[in-house]
Amino acid sequence: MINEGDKGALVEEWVELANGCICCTVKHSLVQALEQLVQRKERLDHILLETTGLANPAPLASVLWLDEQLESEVKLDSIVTVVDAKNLRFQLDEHRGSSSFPEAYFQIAFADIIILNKVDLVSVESSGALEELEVEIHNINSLAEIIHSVRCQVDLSKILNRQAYDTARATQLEALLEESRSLSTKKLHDSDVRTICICETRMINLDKTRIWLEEILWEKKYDMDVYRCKGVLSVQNSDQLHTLQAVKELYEIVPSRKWEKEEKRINKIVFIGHNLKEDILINSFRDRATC
Ligand SMILES: Nc1nc2c(ncn2[C@@H]2O[C@H](COP(=O)(O)OP(=O)(O)OP(=O)(O)O)[C@@H](O)[C@H]2O)c(=O)[nH]1
Repeated sequence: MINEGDKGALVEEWVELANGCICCTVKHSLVQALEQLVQRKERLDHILLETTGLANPAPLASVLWLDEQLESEVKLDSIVTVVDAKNLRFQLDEHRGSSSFPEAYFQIAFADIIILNKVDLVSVESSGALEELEVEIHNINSLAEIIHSVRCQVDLSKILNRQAYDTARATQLEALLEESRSLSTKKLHDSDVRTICICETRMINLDKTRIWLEEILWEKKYDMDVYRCKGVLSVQNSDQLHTLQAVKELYEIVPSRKWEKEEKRINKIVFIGHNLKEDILINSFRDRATC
C-alpha cells in the first residue's frame, strides 16, 4: 500500500497477511489488516485495493462485503474494473465457446464501474467501435456504469464513495435498475456470462423468496452460477420497499424505504452470472416466491 508521507513523498507500506497473497487466498485477515491500517492513520479517506490483472474479484468482494453488525471501520464501496478498449474484443473472443472463461469476464461481471480506457486508440480506427464495446460490456453486466478515459484520467467523484454495496440506499439501487438496459438476451447463449432481469408486479412472500434464492445461490438447484444480484422487492404485508443484494453465495434482503401511496409496486431483480436460464428464473420466481 502506498501512502503519502511527509511533504508529499510516497511511502510504501506492507501489511503482511497470515494467508499470503490477497488475490488468491484472501480471508478475513485482510479486513483485520485494513482495520489496523485505518486505526494507525490519522486520516484516511479511501483505500484502493489493486488486485493483479488476473484476479477474479469474487473472493475479495465476498470478504469485504461485511455485515453491518460487525461495525467495521472499513466498508466495501465499489468494484472498479479498467478495461483496455483496444484489447477487450480479443480477450473476450479468445475463450468464446469454450467452457472456461478468462478473468476479463469475471472482472466485468463483478464491476460496479467500468473505466473503458485507451479510447483514443479505438475511436480513431472506427467511429462505431466504442458503442459496440459498450454493448458487449452491458451484455455481460448491464448494471455497470461505463466511463470513457484516456490514460485512466477520470473524475474521482465518479469512482469513490459510490456506495454500491449499501443495501439501505434504495434510491441509488432503484435508479440503477431503472436504467438497466431492457435486455435482448435471446440472442445470447446460456453459457455466456450475462445479465438477466426479472420484472413482476405480484407481491412476494419474503420467506418463500429466501428459500427460492437460497436454492439458486446455495444449492445451485438450476445449475446456474450467479455472481452478482441486485433488486427491489414488493413484499406482502409490508409498506416498505425491500432491497436485495447478492455476491456469489452471500445475500441480503432489507427494508429500505416506504412505498409512496401512488407508487406502482414492482419486483425487479437483476442477475449477473454464467449459465443463467431466463425462463427458469422468471417462472420459478413467479411460482415459488410470489403470493
Ligand atoms: N494511447 C494510450 N496509451 C495508453 C493509455 N493508457 C495507457 N497507455 C499506454 O499503454 C502502455 C501499457 O499500459 P497499460 O495497458 O496500462 O499496462 P499496465 O499498466 O502495465 O497494465 P497492468 O499491469 O495490467 O496494470 C503504456 O505504454 C501506457 O503509457 C491510453 O489511454 N491511451
